[in-house]
Amino acid sequence: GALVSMAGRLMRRWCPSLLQDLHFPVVQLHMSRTAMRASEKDFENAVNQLKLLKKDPGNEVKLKLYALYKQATEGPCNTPKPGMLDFINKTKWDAWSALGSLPKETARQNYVDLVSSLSPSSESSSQIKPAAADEKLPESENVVVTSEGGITKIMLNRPTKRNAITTSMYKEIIHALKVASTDNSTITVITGSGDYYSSGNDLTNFTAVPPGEIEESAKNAGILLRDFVNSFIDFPKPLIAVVNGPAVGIVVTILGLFDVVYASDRATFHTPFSELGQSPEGCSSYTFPKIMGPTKAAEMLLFGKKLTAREACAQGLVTEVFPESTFQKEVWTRLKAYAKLPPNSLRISKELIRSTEKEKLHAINAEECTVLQGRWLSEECMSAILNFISRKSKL
Ligand SMILES: CCCCCC/C=C/C(=O)SCCNC(=O)CCNC(=O)[C@H](O)C(C)(C)COP(=O)(O)OP(=O)(O)OC[C@H]1O[C@@H](n2cnc3c(N)ncnc32)[C@H](O)[C@@H]1OP(=O)(O)O
Repeated sequence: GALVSMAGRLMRRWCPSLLQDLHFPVVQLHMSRTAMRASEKDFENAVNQLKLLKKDPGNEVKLKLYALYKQATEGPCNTPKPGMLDFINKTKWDAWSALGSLPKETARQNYVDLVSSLSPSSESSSQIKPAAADEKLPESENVVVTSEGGITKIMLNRPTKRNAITTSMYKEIIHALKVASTDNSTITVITGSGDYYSSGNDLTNFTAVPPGEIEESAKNAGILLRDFVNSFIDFPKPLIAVVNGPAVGIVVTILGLFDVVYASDRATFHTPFSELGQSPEGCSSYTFPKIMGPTKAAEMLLFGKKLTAREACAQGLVTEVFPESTFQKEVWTRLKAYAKLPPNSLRISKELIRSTEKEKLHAINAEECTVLQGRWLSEECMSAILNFISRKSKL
């Protein structure tokens, strides 16, 4: 078995032309109409979009697309395994079969995501599009990006609103990460300005929606959130959070996708989803139980238990806690040293550590966003947000 799989890998590496039948039109011919449901239009668009790609995405990606397509249209692989000498069909079968029982809808979503990541500038079915690295975004004061000494720093800079993240800030962060992934920096750091790291999602994101557009707006917010979290899942260089103060909601949940988290002893970590009538995001429904065990994760994600920096460190969410008085000096001295390490080695090591989880994280992210989309339309969520806006309650 190992020998055959090694042979398959070698074939993929050295004989790419043998995999030519993984090309797009074949995929499209097999499209089953009955399999199309909720996001069938997106999926169909993605299949068509693929045909317009100018650049061959390579066999690895085509194999992934093939597997996702089969899973999305036919469900889990239950066809007989091709013989060991039928390398091409066996490679395809292996890729499909590796998706296990991934739900059809998630496979469809992942397929759409993958296609859209291949052609950022082409037509997409989503209303809110992720910003491409070469797309010029307006200068922003709320997300300040600087790059120096091998470190790209993305600073949330809206201190009067406790660095709450607006819709345009999500897009700016996606854009900043995209640029940072290919700039000449070695590591990337996210931090906050002022006393707060961030108070999470700006709750007014949900309030300026014209009547009759609530569902559409929830759908768009779900797409934006998915793109936002995906940009953390896929970030290829070491990603470090410098948590300078209290952190709430989405900025806490995505910490499980960072490589290192340094916190001031003034920082706290709070995910008040139940109080807000919402549900976990940022892949925390998977990463938190994995990092801290299911019962500690439940206290945070279900009951909104706020952790001190030291508690978060004891539970593995935070790498190290520093006294507030020396926090900035100690952390940046350390980061400057890390940024001198060989960048390719860091990138390759990160890939080794993270790659086995990526597919799973994308699936979890898609699922969490779908669930949240439903929560945003719930009465529980709407009244919690109205309470915050009208200052009847403060968390
Ligand atoms: C595309 C959509 C994706 C959605 C992703 C899902 C994400 C989920 C989450 O992130 S859930 C978490 C949401 N965040 C909160 O619930 C925090 C709400 N804020 C607070 O509880 C408090 O403001 C505080 C504890 C963070 C700070 O308290 P305090 O120090 O007393 O300051 P103020 O409350 O007076 O706040 C100062 C100023 O900032 C405004 N503000 C603070 N946080 C938010 C926020 N999250 N959204 C909007 N605005 C916020 C607050 O209204 C004050 O404004 P004002 O001075 O009154 O104009």
